[in-house]
Amino acid sequence: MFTKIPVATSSSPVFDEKHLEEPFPHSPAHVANPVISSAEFVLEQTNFIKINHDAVQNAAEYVTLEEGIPITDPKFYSSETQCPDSLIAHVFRAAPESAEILPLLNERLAIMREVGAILCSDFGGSYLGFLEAFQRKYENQGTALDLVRFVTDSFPSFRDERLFNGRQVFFWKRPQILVAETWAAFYPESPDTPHPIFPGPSGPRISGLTMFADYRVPQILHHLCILTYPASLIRKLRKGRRFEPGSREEMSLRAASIIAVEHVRNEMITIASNREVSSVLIDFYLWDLAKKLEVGEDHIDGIQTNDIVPAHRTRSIWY
Ligand SMILES: Nc1nc2c(c(CN[C@H]3C=C[C@H](O)[C@@H]3O)cn2[C@@H]2O[C@H](COP(=O)(O)O)[C@@H](O)[C@H]2O)c(=O)[nH]1
Repeated sequence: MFTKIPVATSSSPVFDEKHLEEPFPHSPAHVANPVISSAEFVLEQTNFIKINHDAVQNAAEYVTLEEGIPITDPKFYSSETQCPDSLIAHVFRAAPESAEILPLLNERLAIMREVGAILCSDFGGSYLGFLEAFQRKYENQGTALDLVRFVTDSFPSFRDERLFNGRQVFFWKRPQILVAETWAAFYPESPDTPHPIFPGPSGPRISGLTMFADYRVPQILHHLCILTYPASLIRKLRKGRRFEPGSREEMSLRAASIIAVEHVRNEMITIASNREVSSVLIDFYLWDLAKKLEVGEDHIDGIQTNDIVPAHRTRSIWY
């Protein structure tokens, strides 16, 4: 609740000696500042602009979350006493305009606890500590793919892999996008400067990664006629049918996206006379393009396209 800031008057308890000895919720410096009482007086006298106390409370909560709750600190979010489930649920509560609460909250809680605990026990409590451990392990010679393996070896919740028709298959969407975003975030300004995370002689070798198989890139690959969907799939997508993680449709959509982007990459290498082309950059490009098409900021000219069908709907922790 919004609490009125106490105004210093001769009858105010603020300057009472006995109150001065007690902890007081408001800073006496504010109370002593005549600007506050002047502003209150002017506000009351003018009776013109109003203060919305509900919005004050919302803004205060927002600032508290932004500044007061260290929700990105593994030491904090791994601790159920310092950071109970209810606090995490509060941080990730639905926005007022949202019709839906955050899905998979329990799964997300379990992942935050596990990742946080591993970062704290094995890597000094931070992602930086994890990157330093990677550099020590590989004596600064590690590549992007080595870092992806280090992620999946260290964190069970990143093991986006399953048995399919008797064979272990790997998609590694989150481990690969984590490494690709790290690579992009620390990309050196000058081509002569080694990449700080992958400073070895072979560099990051980012082209060793695939695209990140989730839902938006298959949608645009189909729009670009690179993927052909059976009519039954198009019907299900249009109806908004859910696909279970690991279902035939979902596995096929993810696998087709990975291989299609590899084909585009190989074609680009041929056209660009063997210059290095990475599936990561093709993914980034397609993902941004899909977002722009969605809001009408871009359109595709000069090549054949399919009508855009909705992206597939799969509830999972792997995207
Ligand atoms: N395949 C693929 N999936 C991507 C991205 C990105 C953003 N990448 C940035 C980096 C360089 C580019 O220029 C992009 O600006 C997000 N996502 C996924 O979408 C989901 C929603 O995410 P958001 O809206 O952020 O909350 C989430 O599962 C997230 O992992 C991408 O590039 N490729």
